[in-house]
Amino acid sequence: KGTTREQRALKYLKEHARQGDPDSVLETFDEFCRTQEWAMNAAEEKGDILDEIVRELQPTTCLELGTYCGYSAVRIARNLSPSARLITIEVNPDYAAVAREVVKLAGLQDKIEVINLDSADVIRELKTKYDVTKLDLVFLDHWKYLYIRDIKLIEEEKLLKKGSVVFADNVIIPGAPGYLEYIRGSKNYKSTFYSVHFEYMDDMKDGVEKSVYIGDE
Ligand SMILES: Nc1ncnc2c1ncn2CCCCCNC(=O)c1cc(-c2ccc(F)cc2)cc(O)c1O
Ligand SMILES: [Mg+2]
Repeated sequence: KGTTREQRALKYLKEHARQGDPDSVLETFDEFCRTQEWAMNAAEEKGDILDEIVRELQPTTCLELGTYCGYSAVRIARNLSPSARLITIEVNPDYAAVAREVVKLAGLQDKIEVINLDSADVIRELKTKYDVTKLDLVFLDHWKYLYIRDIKLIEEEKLLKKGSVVFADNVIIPGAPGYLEYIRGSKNYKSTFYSVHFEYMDDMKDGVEKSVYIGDE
């Protein structure tokens, strides 16, 4: 019975990272991806931009779509203020299970809630079931063809306010053409494209898109 890549990554983190130290968990995960096995973490240049956004915005309520192993959830939460929190949604039960362990290893279980459901089902219940009024930061990193469905749902639910930031990974590889066309064509957002290296690959380029909501509340 073989293990999955995600289980091997978790094992490596448990053996090499310092319990309760988010920075150590991220550094160790990066080391694993550079030396053992590649994994689809929003790391390196992508992570640096994410850090910058969180430090500048100081968001209170964050939503991440596509947790995977929890790398970006830890990256976001380590820079959050004491009362701030991150809700991260992962439809894949195996990924969600690993992510919960990674979040615990980082000591961030009080700031991060990992939900193992489909993003659309959770977005519709954020106000009623998850006690959310507005989202200050949204990070899109799940299936690329779903970015446009979910940003439209988030707008429909009136979850954004002036200044809310929507940050999207992989707009070049694998690509999210429909999303880019939508968000760049919308008068409710001011978007900026950043050309970055693909995670852990020095000879591949990807792109991330930062969009600030300027529309009506
Ligand atoms: N409706 C929902 N709600 C929540 N989670 C949900 C969902 N629906 C699905 N998921 C679960 C996420 C599935 C993974 C999404 N990420 C990706 O697919 C992804 C892939 C690459 C990649 C690129 C080139 C390659 F050659 C190989 C891999 C890089 C990345 O940075 C990525 O983020
Ligand atoms: Mg990604």
